[in-house]
Amino acid sequence: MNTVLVTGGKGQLGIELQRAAWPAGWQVHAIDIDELDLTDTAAIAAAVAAQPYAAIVSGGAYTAVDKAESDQVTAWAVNALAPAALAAAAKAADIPIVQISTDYVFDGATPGKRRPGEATDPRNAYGASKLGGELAVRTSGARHAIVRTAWVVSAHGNNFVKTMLRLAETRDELGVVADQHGAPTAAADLAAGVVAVTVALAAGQSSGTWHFANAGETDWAEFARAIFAGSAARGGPSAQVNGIATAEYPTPAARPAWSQLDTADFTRDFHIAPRPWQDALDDILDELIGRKA
Ligand SMILES: NC(=O)C1=CN([C@@H]2O[C@H](COP(=O)(O)OP(=O)(O)OC[C@H]3O[C@@H](n4cnc5c(N)ncnc54)[C@H](OP(=O)(O)O)[C@@H]3O)[C@@H](O)[C@H]2O)C=CC1
Ligand SMILES: Cc1cn([C@H]2C[C@H](O)[C@@H](COP(=O)(O)OP(=O)(O)O[C@H]3O[C@@H](C)C(=O)[C@@H](O)[C@H]3O)O2)c(=O)[nH]c1=O
Ligand SMILES: [Mg+2]
Repeated sequence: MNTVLVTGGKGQLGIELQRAAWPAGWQVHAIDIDELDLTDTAAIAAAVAAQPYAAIVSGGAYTAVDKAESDQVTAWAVNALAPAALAAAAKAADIPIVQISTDYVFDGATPGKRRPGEATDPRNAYGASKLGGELAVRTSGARHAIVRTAWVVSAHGNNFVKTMLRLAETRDELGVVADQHGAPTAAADLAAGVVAVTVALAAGQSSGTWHFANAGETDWAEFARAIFAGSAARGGPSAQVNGIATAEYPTPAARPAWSQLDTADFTRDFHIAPRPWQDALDDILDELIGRKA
């Protein structure tokens, strides 16, 4: 049996990796902070050495983007040092590692889809710490894949879909930024992609960096309107969305204006063409609220 060690097991991706269809002969051992604190690098080495894993998926992360601005040391510990320790342990065990990263490694200052090889220049502490993790994995000597994704949503954990539905329970109108552009990504779709990457790496796929996001593009305000249209059609909560400028929604962390990721290399190498984000959103709303009447 090929067992994959997954960190961030209670997070959005970790949950979907446990529900995902792995090929016969593959299983997931998902762990979270209760079993392994990623700020404890010695414990990471011991955890990887504890049993003969076939691969590691490094999905655990400090994902509170605004909080990271005032807690940079913890963000770097979880997002950079932990991947460094996981990659060193992967190298020692001669197994591949899949590091999950983010659109926030780019400055996103200009429109257009970012390709994996483009220059990075994070605008916030979360993005900087995630880039630190990428660099550590890339230079570790372990066979690796860095998979950058964006705007991850699901029926579980903390994400924009759940935040919007929660706010609509008590508010009739919401101001949502209309000048940050990207594509939402269902954690389930990302998980299917990560399965393909992990199996390919184990079969000899060479190291590299790829982008995975659902197809299409939107902005947060338009995404919120789609969430509420889908929710209302299912008898769930909705609110009116007023598109606002980023300057009208001040946050501790700066965020990129243009976050679209170019997934062409992913499709070429792993033979998965991401579906439109609207279809992925439908599945999430079906799970959260129920099917349309
Ligand atoms: N969510 C998004 O929009 C995006 C995410 N990504 C990346 O994708 C990956 C998966 O993200 P997602 O599933 O959404 O993230 P989540 O925040 O849902 O899950 C991350 C998990 O890591 C855990 N974790 C945090 N700190 C530690 C620690 N010290 N020790 C052990 N575990 C810890 C979290 O626990 P707890 O909840 O208790 O903190 C959580 O269960 C991450 O690498 C993230 O950076 C990339 C782009 C977009
Ligand atoms: C709740 C709310 C948010 N917003 C804005 C803030 C922000 O610019 C945008 C999205 O809010 P979020 O809190 O989901 O944003 P954020 O946590 O920055 O989302 C990011 O998370 C990390 C982990 C990633 O890697 C990124 O890909 C991205 O998904 O919407 C509003 O304009 N109005 C609101 O009422
Ligand atoms: Mg968030």
